[in-house]
Amino acid sequence: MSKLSLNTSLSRNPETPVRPLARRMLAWVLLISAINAVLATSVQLYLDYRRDLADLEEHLNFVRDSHLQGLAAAAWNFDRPLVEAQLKGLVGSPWVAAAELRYGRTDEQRLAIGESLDGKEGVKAFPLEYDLGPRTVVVGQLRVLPNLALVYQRTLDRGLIVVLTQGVKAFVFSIALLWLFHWLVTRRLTRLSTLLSGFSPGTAGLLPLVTEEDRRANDELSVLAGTLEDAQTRLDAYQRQEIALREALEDEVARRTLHLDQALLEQQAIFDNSLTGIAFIRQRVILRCNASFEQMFGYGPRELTGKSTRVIFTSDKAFEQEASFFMPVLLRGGTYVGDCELLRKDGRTRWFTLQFKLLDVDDPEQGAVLTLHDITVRRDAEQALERLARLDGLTGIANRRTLDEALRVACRKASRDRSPLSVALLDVDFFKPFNDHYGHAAGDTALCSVADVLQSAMRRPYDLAARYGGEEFAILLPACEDPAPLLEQLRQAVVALAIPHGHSQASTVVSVSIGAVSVSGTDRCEPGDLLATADAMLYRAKEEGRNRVVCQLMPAEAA
Ligand SMILES: Nc1nc2c(ncn2[C@@H]2O[C@H](COP(=O)(O)OP(=O)(O)OP(=O)(O)O)[C@@H](O)[C@H]2O)c(=O)[nH]1
Repeated sequence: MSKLSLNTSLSRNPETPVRPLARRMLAWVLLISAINAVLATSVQLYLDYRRDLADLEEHLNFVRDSHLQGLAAAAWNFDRPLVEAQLKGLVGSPWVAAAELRYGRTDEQRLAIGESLDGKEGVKAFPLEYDLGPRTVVVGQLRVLPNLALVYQRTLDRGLIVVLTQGVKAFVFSIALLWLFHWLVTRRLTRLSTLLSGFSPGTAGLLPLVTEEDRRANDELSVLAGTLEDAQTRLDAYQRQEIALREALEDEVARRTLHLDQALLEQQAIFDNSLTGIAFIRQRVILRCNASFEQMFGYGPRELTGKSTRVIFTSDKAFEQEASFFMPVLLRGGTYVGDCELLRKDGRTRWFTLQFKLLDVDDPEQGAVLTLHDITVRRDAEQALERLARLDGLTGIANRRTLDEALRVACRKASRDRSPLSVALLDVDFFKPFNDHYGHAAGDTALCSVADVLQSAMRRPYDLAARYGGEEFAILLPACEDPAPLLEQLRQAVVALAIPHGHSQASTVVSVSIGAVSVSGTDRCEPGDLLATADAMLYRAKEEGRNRVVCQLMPAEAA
């Protein structure tokens, strides 16, 4: 029974390590914090830088306002120490990197404090004007190099401080956020995931996915846990239902399989032990047959398997003829039943009733089942009975019933064709005295001998010698216009038997009297008329002394 598993391995590759949500969140928080810090710091530093520049400008203005008068006076008076003292005072300010006083046009006419100003950028120049009252005299020029390095250093220091503080702040904030995220989200998600990984619907109990904390929090994760718990309940119920159904189905399949196995066993037993020969045929080839089938034809086990059905037919013609009989019946969906003479392995033939039926009439390629019953014994018995019914029990030649049938047929043919037909009646002369004197058994023997003579004289297929009754015989000779010669031969043949008859007035041996009639060219040939006429001729033969033949050629109208 398969279990439905919620293991995450079903939905992802277990080889792939889990990327913690918190780490990704930390990366994003750090990125956003960094961008924020860079933007805020840049703005702040830029503002501070501008403010420092403004302070520098303001200080330089202050220098101009506060020192220019004193310097101009010191320069007018050529008070070098005072000028130097004042320039040193200027350079002592952190905002001024260097200062020089030019009092002439040449480079030598200057007094510099600090580094040289030549070629420097940002040098501020102030004219030194000395007020003489009525006029103002320019006594030189004050040149001041602002301390921009200080501005840059202060900006850099501030930047470093801001970066450090922002970084620490972002780090602490991220850690706190991470912990919070873990506590509020990741921890609960992990718990849900761990619980669900052990969920096995339909077999184990339901897992408590909603905790007391979820109920208190009542947040989205609580809703998720509740939803999962509902899904778990439905899935579990569905799985239990499916398991029950599957178990019922398996029971049913097992039960039916058992029945099927039993039925197959029974069918196999029937197949193996049936006295009926059974074979499965496809494309005229024996696919499988039972032992009876093989034995019926004298083959060993499985010797017929794979062979053409032709082997059990006496000839190609018989094979094709039988097929032409049963194929139309089979293709109509019917069962062909017929008697057929089939060939054994040893060359002898036997008679069978065969039944043939397609397994699936809509798909003849599936083949057919052939069942055979050996009817040879029954058929022989029937033929023996038939023979007995048609033959005389004592003499073995045709009996009166056979004679009557043959005479009817012969009369119909003679009437239809206007062909000749002769009928003769024979009577053993003085047979009562023979019986009385020699005994009934000797009489029987004599009758058999006479019958043999008559039978052996019948040469053509439709000639018939029959016992008419008692010691009387009849002979039917179709297509014979004048039977007299043959009948005379018969009479002589009986005499030639030389059966002693001491109480006959006709001869010293057993003899016969024969009356015959012959018709030709008539369309009204009646058995009764012929027999009556033959009997009349027989009577005449007796009247005339017996042991003779009296024959009448009967005109058509008289018959
Ligand atoms: N042994 C024997 N005798 C038979 C059989 N059927 C009839 N008979 C006898 O044949 C005799 C016929 O006698 P009848 O009818 O008087 O004729 P018949 O003695 O031959 O005299 P005719 O015919 O006038 O020459 C009877 O005695 C019958 O018993 C038979 O199957 N076996």
